[in-house]
Amino acid sequence: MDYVAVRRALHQIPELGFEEVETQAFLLDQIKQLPQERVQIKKWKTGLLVRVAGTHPTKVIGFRTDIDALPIKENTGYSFQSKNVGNMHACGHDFHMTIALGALEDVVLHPVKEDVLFIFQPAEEGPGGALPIMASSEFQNWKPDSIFALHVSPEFPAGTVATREGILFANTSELFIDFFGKGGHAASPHLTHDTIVAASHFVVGLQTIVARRVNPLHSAVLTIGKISGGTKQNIIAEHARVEGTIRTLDQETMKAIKADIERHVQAVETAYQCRGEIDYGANYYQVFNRKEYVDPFIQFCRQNKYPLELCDEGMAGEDFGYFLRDFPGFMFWLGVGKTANLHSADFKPDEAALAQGVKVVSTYIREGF
Ligand SMILES: CC(=O)N[C@@H](CCC[C@H](N)C(=O)O)C(=O)O
Repeated sequence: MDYVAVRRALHQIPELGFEEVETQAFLLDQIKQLPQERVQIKKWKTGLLVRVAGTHPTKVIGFRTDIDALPIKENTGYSFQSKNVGNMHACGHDFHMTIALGALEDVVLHPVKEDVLFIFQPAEEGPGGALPIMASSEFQNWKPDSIFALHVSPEFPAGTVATREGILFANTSELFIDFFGKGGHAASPHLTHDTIVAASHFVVGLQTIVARRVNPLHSAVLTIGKISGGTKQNIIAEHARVEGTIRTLDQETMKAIKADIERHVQAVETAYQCRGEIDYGANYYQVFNRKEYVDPFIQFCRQNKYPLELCDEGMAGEDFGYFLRDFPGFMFWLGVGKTANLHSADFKPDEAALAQGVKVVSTYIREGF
């Protein structure tokens, strides 16, 4: 398989969560080109479950990749940039899928002892595909005994594995707040209850939660990524919407922040005579690498002299945390060299990491479990 060509083809067809129709068709086409004797495929919504029979199986090893993209207008200047203008693989899921396909090809062409389940999971960026795919009968009938996954990172040199024992990705909660007030003429604010002003004060007030309410020793992030409201510059808006995300390294801090947000909404309702509605959207469970499962992988990387860094925890989220809550396994970062950050329009990961990713994943499937 030409990993670079596959990655570039996937890069051109980014699709949002649960809309990965072209992506699913592309993945199926790639998988169907392999010898099929050992391969079984099940579709689940826009995702896929692919089981490869082992030679003398005693268990099932799982490898999960996410397949969705982000609503970002690409600015990479690539000759192979997104054909779905407005969507982009800016979180590296084109890399993740290519590495999964490469490892799948490896275990099909060079059979391994155990059965291997490749999970091509939709909607990691939201609303979250992990929980529903785990609950599906397709997955339940093929449940793995252990599972692992990777995520690309521009923080590490291309091909470097970075991981740690303990928490790797944060607990996350989406945050959507709608303010409803009374619209009217821009010249008569006293006859209205302006939701733009209410939302603005709310966003500024929120900044005190992490700064003043959270124990400085308990990390947290509260980011507002989008504000919308109003219809025209000379009409006072009867509706404004604030959208963001909460990140913490423990569940207690998440609960405390939500309680504080609710107090801020109540305060704004009182002060600005608006009504606020909170929706916490998708919540992701932390990615936690238990020592007994990640340590053997760290040792394996050392023995094989794969570039390895023991990294810090981070505030990104990953719904793979749900798999690790319920199954033995671990997750790691795969360096893609210095480039713009994940979720940036000019994210350009180093394709040299693809072959190394395939090598690490397929060799660990073969020798590590
Ligand atoms: C690796 C990464 O960037 N993951 C996403 C996960 C999205 C979580 C959810 N939709 C939210 O925004 O809270 C991230 O933003 O960390």
